[in-house]
Amino acid sequence: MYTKEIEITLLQLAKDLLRKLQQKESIQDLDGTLEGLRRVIIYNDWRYYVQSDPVLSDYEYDQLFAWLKELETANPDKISADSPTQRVAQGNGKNFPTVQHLVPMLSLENSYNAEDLNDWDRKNREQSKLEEIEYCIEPKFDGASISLIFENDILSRGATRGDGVSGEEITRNIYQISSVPKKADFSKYGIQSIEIRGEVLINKDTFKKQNEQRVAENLQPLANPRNAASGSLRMVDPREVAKRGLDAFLYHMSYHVMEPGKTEPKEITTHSNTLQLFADLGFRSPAKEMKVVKGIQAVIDYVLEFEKERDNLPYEIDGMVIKVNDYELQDRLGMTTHHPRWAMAYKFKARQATSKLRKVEFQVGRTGSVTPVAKIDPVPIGGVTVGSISLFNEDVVREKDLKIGDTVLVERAGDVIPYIVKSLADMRDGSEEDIKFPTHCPVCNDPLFKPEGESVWRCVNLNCEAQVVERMIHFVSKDAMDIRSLGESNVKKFYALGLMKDIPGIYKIDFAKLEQLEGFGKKSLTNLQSAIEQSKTQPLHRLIFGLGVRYVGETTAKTLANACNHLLDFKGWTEEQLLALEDIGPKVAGSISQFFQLHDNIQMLEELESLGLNLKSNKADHSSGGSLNGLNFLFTGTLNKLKRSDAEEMVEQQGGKILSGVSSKLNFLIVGDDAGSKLEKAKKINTIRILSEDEFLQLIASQTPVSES
Ligand SMILES: NC(=O)c1ccc[n+]([C@@H]2O[C@H](COP(=O)([O-])OP(=O)(O)OC[C@H]3O[C@@H](n4cnc5c(N)ncnc54)[C@H](O)[C@@H]3O)[C@@H](O)[C@H]2O)c1
Ligand SMILES: [Zn+2]
Repeated sequence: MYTKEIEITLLQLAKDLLRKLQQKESIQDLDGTLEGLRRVIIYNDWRYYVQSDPVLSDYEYDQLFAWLKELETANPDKISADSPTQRVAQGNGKNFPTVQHLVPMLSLENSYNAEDLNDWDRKNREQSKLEEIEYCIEPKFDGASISLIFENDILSRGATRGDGVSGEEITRNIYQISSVPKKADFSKYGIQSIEIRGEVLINKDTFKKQNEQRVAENLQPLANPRNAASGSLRMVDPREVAKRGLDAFLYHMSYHVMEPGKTEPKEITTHSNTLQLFADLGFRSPAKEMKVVKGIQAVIDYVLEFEKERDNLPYEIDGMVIKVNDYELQDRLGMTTHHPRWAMAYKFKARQATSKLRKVEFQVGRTGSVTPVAKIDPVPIGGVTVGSISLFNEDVVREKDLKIGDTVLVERAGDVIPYIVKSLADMRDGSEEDIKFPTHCPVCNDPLFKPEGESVWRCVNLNCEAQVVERMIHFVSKDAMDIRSLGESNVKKFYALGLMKDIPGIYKIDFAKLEQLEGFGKKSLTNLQSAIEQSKTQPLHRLIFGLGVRYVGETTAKTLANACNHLLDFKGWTEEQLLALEDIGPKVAGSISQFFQLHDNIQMLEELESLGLNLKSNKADHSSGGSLNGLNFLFTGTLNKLKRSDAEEMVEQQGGKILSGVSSKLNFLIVGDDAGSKLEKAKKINTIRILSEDEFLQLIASQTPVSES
């Protein structure tokens, strides 16, 4: 579609336009500017919607789009029908057949503050001649939109938004989303066929896990769950799609046909009723999150209140959508070719900022990887101050063309670690300097190596102080052995003083010597001692994770802990045996097998055991009684007594597994308050046992073996 040369020209053009906008340059050539803006926006739409790999930040894109709109409003005679302001962006790729939407799938108009919302409400009231309007407010899910057609209760077609008029037919990929029912009882309401719309997304924790894996390999993480979701949805191989853990919220009915002789039920007279209907039929819809209010002030209050909850939600949202609740009124208000007039997006504050790159430091990690870390002038983004940002590896620095002294665009989306989107090269004044990569380890001065095909430089000296210290810090960290009183600074301090020289050293600290140190009271020493003592009984998977074997994250650590009776069993395992375990590929298997072949590592493990640490699998501990081995669990709704993560850990400690959705593989569904579609779905599968929180606690407490019922 675009050649490399054209792409480069268009990027250059985008940057020129942004510079002109920033410097408020007066426009010499209006036609040229309009034409440039349109070409740039159309190109970036393609990068964003078709490639799922934007090159501009949303913030920059939005600035260009707003500029085009402003120029067109001032010069209405210059509006062309193919302008991006007049239609939905082209979003069809080549991998799927194109299908027509029954009703156009539009974009939304954006608002950013109370004033915008008041304006919109005023227009609505003027047009409808009503004094007060009923609105339904719901989250604006940050994913990729889909359209689903159900005929005679059966999901017959799934499609992407595409260019709004036609989209890509991705039915087989939709089948991979476990929260989308393939059959739903619309006929119970007299509905023969229906088109419904929603958003496919990736939950934050799934996204985080996928990114952790990337970071563990020193790859730059994916920018946000949205790009991940839209990319995953449009993969050619449905089996790959199934692995991405996609989820979907359905939030709109666009079209329906009643069965002959049937009249419309009240469920489809207002938007909020429809959302409830979706939930009742087993879809995930924002029925719980939505709020129906009268008048715009209540809308403003709710969006501001909801924004505070943004980070507590399991999925990403980038704002709220406000819809006129009554369908008849929606019809009267109508739509433009770009968006419906009866809906409005309220966008939350951008989580981006610009800052200056002051210097780059090189940190040596526990596996010897040398990571460049950017030090920027601290800026507040989304409630935290960001001053230090990992640049992952040399390739990232090269690709982003970073220089010391550059102005950089920084993003921090939700829980995602902050990252540098790009340098604003146009703002250079010639004083910027290249970033120089060290040839020797900044800590032990050994020469650095970079294996063929990798982008990470490494110090391969196993006794490199930086690595030894980082391994200990990782070992005591929260998700590993969780020795809280022995944080990063104490590890560094004790190591420097020669009180602790390696991981077994943690369990051999001479407390008499510690007592003579300044700054350690009796109480804090007792606490430290008992925290160290307690860590000895941590479950095996935490110890395995704590060892910091390359590529072994928390999930793999659990797999390994469940696969052995004793950690040293792995001494005798071949790579083939490891490969047979779930989710362990050749790279991971190679790394594990290498770890257990090193004499020093075996000696360390033996020493840890003799110091009293638990190297036995909890699976083995529970083999007689109370074991949940082979049983699958899922939690839904809000638990009152337990934190969800603690409850899940209780299951896993007894050998049970947590599934991500309801299927016939599920044995127990534990139901908290406000349980939704999962419960409905589980009720239809009679092999699933449904338990309350109390019943679950009894099950965990009971010592008798549980069998599959
Ligand atoms: N960085 C780039 O190069 C680039 C390029 C193109 C677009 N963008 C970004 O995308 C935005 C425009 O994208 P868009 O046209 O998809 O609009 P949008 O994302 O601003 O809003 C419209 C979309 O919101 C979604 N949505 C989520 N929850 C919804 C709900 N409850 N009800 C109704 N709709 C809901 C729907 O998918 C709908 O299509 C721009 O503002 C920009 O930030 C960025
Ligand atoms: Zn070193």
